[in-house]
Amino acid sequence: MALSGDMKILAVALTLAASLTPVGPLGELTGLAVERVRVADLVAAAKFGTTQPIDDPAREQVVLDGVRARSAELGLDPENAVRFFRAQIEANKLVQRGLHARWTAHPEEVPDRRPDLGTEVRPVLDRLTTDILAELKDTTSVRHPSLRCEIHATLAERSAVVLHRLDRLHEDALAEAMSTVCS
Ligand SMILES: C=C(O[C@@H]1C=C(C(=O)O)C=C[C@H]1O)C(=O)O
Repeated sequence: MALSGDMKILAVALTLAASLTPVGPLGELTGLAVERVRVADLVAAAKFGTTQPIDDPAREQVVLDGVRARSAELGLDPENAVRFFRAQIEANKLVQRGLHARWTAHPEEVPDRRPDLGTEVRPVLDRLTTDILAELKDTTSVRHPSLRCEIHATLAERSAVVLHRLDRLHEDALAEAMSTVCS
């Protein structure tokens, strides 16, 4: 089907928006936090209708132990990095709980396919851990507790919501994920 002129412009705008990074020095980090809260949809789909609980303290410990060890190697403050990742984990669980509630109320919205948590989903989160740690390193000088940092964080977050057209659940999760960024 041929697209009308307006539709073509819309298609180009959407393609551009999808490839854009949230604004400012915290843009890349915020973009990675967005990716992580989006992967939570896959985690939720992997667990929904199974006995696998949303909260998995053993897996969280593995993630946080890895963060602590690699922060030290990178010259990052391990406790600061762990605090940031605890927020990523809370954000992820917020999305999982929200989607499970939604799918329980609206079974017709349950995804058709259940991804495999161990082989398909956690490896994506592990890759994001590496990328987020590198960004934490790159943004160390911006992330001191200051009004400047809070302004950059707000701008990056607001632009991410628009660029990625986040719904309310993912917007709330992103706010949680970024809650400790200036510290
Ligand atoms: C993502 C998962 O669900 C929860 C969130 C985690 C995370 O964000 O890294 C880790 C463990 C779980 O408490 C998972 O089980 O892998």
